[in-house]
Formats: sequence, structure tokens, C-alpha cells
Amino acid sequence: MEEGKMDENEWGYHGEGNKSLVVAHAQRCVVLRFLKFPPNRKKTSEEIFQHLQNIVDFGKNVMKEFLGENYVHCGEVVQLPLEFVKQLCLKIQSERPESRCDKDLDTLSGYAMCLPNLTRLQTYHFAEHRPILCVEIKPKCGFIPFSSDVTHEMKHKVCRYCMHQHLKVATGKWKQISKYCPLDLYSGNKQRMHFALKSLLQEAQNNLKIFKNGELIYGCKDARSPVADWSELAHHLKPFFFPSNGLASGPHCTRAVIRELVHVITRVLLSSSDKGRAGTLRPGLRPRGPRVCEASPFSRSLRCQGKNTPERSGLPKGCLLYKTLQVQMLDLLDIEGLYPLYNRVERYLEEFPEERKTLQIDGPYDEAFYQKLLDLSTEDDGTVAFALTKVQQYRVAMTAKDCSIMIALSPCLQDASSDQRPVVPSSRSRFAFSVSVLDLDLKPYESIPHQYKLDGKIVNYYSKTVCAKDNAVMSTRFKESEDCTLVLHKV
Ligand SMILES: O=P(O)(O)O[C@@H]1[C@@H](OP(=O)(O)O)[C@H](OP(=O)(O)O)[C@H](O)[C@H](OP(=O)(O)O)[C@H]1OP(=O)(O)O
Ligand SMILES: Nc1ncnc2c1ncn2[C@@H]1O[C@H](COP(=O)(O)OP(=O)(O)OP(=O)(O)O)[C@@H](O)[C@H]1O
Repeated sequence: MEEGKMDENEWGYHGEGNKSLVVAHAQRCVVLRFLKFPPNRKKTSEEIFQHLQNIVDFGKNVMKEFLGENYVHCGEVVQLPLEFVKQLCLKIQSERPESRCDKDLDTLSGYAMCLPNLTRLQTYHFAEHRPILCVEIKPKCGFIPFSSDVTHEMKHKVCRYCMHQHLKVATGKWKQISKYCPLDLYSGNKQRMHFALKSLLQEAQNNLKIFKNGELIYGCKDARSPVADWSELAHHLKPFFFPSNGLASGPHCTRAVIRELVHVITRVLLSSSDKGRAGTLRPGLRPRGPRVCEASPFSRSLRCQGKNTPERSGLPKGCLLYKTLQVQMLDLLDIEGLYPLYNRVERYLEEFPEERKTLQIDGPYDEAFYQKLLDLSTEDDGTVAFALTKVQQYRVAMTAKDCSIMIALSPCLQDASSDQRPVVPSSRSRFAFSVSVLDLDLKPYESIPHQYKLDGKIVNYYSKTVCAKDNAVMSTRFKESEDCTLVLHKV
């Protein structure tokens, strides 16, 4: 960043999550990502610089290794004029969703991350003049825990996302339960993936956003957001999927456009555009545990029709979903098995606080840190070293369970070359595409007790309310069928 030349009027609000806020440059293909903190919990400039540098190092030394060079963009830490940051913060404040304003943008350190704007195709410095469509998906955890440390039977049947939905609706975070189940998206089965993507389009929550030429055109800010409008979305997407065709508007057109979008995204998700190292975690993390989640409406309907569960994951090994799932599965013990190991590390640190640095709890996230993550043994020898390895693997797995995938699509002419970018066909057009992953900030060591409590809360709420309701319905049905049988006997 050229210090003297920073002008807040050249930047606009782009989006934010729980921990960071992103602004995009109007012309250049870059974004600035700032950290956010609750009021009165400010950190020193040095701490913020170190935190951001850790994010960059973790991306470079760990996530690039696991996920592949082409998918991960680490960016760099930049120092900005304080006056620019202050003015920028004032400028964007009115555009921030109310539900995110419990945290303030860090305006005191002057540090931020500079990254390519992934809602434009990967050209990094200058925006392309071709139209660009970008779909962001936060897929969440794609497997059901297989650890023998799991004590709640329900966790072996229903995935965490589907259980958590009920708690989120009960606490007012979202208005209604989504039909999306991550296991459907990660299944590699096209039919299930189509169902998962359609469900995301119906109830986007914070799991789906769509950008056109870098502008958000579809997505949900919070529970107060208006209901999704597919015909408006189809209106935006029609020129991309039916460029030279006078497809009339109306429900038929909307369905056709949405179908094209879902099919193209599925194809891209199943593609292996990465040329880097494939699967550093092999062998060891083969898909385990149930293939389907009992709460997924897709698998429920299969069961009702008396059909078998679909085949195990057919995800191609080079695709980003497969690689993300591999990293998620570094959570080998589940939080229930991990928590006692975290306590072992804690006890050790209480006795030897100066060891925190040697154990690399807060970094550096270097090559040595990465190498230790490759030890997949689950035989506990009672040592702090074993406990620490599992704790660090868990943190990395949690990061992969919370990252987002960005798919950028740019129409290309039928015969034109796509500058060596991969191309995906749809029925009436072709797209050059890129796939990237974002939000790869390593989850903090301190969040483990919170994870443990939240896990219990999610499962207990689901078991008490949803299961109890299901059982009541089942027993009424059973009673009715008993009554019915009795009547039949009498006759
Ligand atoms: O715990 P989860 O599964 O609810 O995930 C949290 C996310 O909620 P979600 O369920 O995706 O709506 C949550 O997302 P939102 O703030 O709800 O958009 C954050 O991503 C949070 O991560 P962090 O604390 O900011 O590092 C996420 O926390 P981590 O569990 O990843 O630490
Ligand atoms: N490099 C990028 N290019 C384009 N958009 C981006 C980029 N990085 C982030 N964004 C946008 O900003 C939003 C918030 O960023 P991010 O997910 O990193 O925030 P966060 O606070 O770390 O998230 P979380 O709530 O998961 O902790 C993203 O959902 C995405 O839409």
C-alpha cells in the first residue's frame, strides 16, 4: 500500500463475519481485511501485527500444504495511515448489519491484511471488464464423528450442523430450519449435491452469498433479512446462463436458471483444478462414520421410499471439498475425547507457564508446527506431547470446519481460449472459473472450553426438544396403528 495515496473514497464496505471486516477497492481487485474486537477489549498494535502475521504464516505453512497452492491466498500484512482507517471506519459504519455491530473495527493499530478480491476472477491487481459471478459457500462440517469417545448416541446419527440449526432457531439467530445438510454437499453424489445447493439457495443464512461483479446480490445478513427472492436472483443470473436466448421470464425461467446455477456449481465443486501436492494426509483419513445424516430431508425421503443409503463419498481426491474434509477429519477424537487432553496441556502450562512459547500455542505457525500435525496416531501414551498434538490438530480441523469456498465464474466465448483457466460448460454457455478458500484463521487454543460447552448444549437441546417431539409423533402413530390393528381383529 502506498502510504500517502490512501483515499477512503476509493474503498467500499464488502462484508464481515464475527472476527473481521472486509472493504473492497472500487477499481483494483484487492480487499483489506481488518480485525474486529468487542469494545474495551482492544489489543496493542504489536499484538495485532503478530496476530495478522500469524494468519498469513498459517495460510502459507499449513493450509497451502493441506489444501494446495492454487486454492489458498495468504495475502500480506499492510500498515495503513491511521487517518485513512479512521475515515474509512466512519464511512462504512452505516452499511454494517446491526447484528455485527457488537464488535468494533480496529482503527488504532493501522494494520490490516491485503488480499486479492476473490469475488473477481484471480487477476489480483486490476478488475476484469468481463462480467463475473461469484458464489461463496460456508459448507461447515462434512462428517459425523467416528470417535469412540463420543458419549451422546445422537452424535453418531445426526450431524452437528443439522442439530445446531434447532438451537439457532430457538435463540432467534435464524428464522427457520434449513434443509441443507453438509453431508449431502460432501457426498460427491450429484443428486445429493444438487439438493444441498438448492437448500442453501432457499435458506442462505450465513452459508451462501452470491456476488455479481463484486457486488452482493444474494445472501442473508441476519434473521431480520427479507425472504429470499428467486425470481430476482434469476433476473440477475439469466444473462450469464442464457446469454443469447429469449427465455421468457416467469416461474419456468426462474427454475431453469436456478437449475443451471446448481449444476454448474456442482461441476466446479467436483473439479480438481489444483496442480499442487494432492492429499498430504494420506493414508489415514479415509471417510469413516455414517454416510448420511438422519436429519437430512434428502436421506429421510430416501428412507421413506424404502431405498438404501447412497454409496460412500465419491468426491474426487483433488477437489477442494475432498481436501477440506480431510483437514476437518484431523478432529479424530471429537471434542469429547479432546477436552481431557486440553486439560492435560492446561495443567502442564499452569506448572510451567514459560513453556507456552516452546509448545507453539500462539505460533509461530511454521514448518515444524505443520510437521507435527501429520502424526495421526490416537494411542494415548499419557504424555503432554501427545495431548498437544491432538489439541493443535483439533484447532486446525475446526478452522477447516468454518472456512468458506469462493467460486468465481466468468462467461467465455464458445471457441475462445480461457487464458488457461479451467472451463465449465452449462447448457447454453461456458465459464472460466476459479475456486479459492477463505477465512483460514487458526482457531484459538482458548476457544476449546467454549467448544466443549457448546457441543453439549447443541446435543442436549436437540435430544430434548426435537427427538422428544419425534418420539411423541412416532408413539402416536404406533398407538394409532395398534388401535387400527385391534379394530381389524374385531372385524
Ligand atoms: O461454532 P459454530 O459452528 O457455530 O461456528 C461459528 C460460526 O457460526 P455458524 O454456526 O457458522 O453460524 C460463526 O459465524 P457467524 O458469526 O455466526 O457468522 C463464526 O464463524 C465462529 O468463528 P469465530 O469465533 O469467529 O472464529 C464459528 O465458531 P467456531 O466454532 O468455528 O469457533
Ligand atoms: N479475499 C476476499 N475476497 C473477497 N471477499 C472476501 C475476502 N475475504 C473475505 N471476504 C468477504 O468478507 C466476508 C467476511 O470475511 P471472513 O469470513 O474472513 O470474516 P470472519 O469474521 O473471519 O468470519 P467468521 O465469522 O467465520 O469468523 C466473507 O464472508 C466474504 O464475503
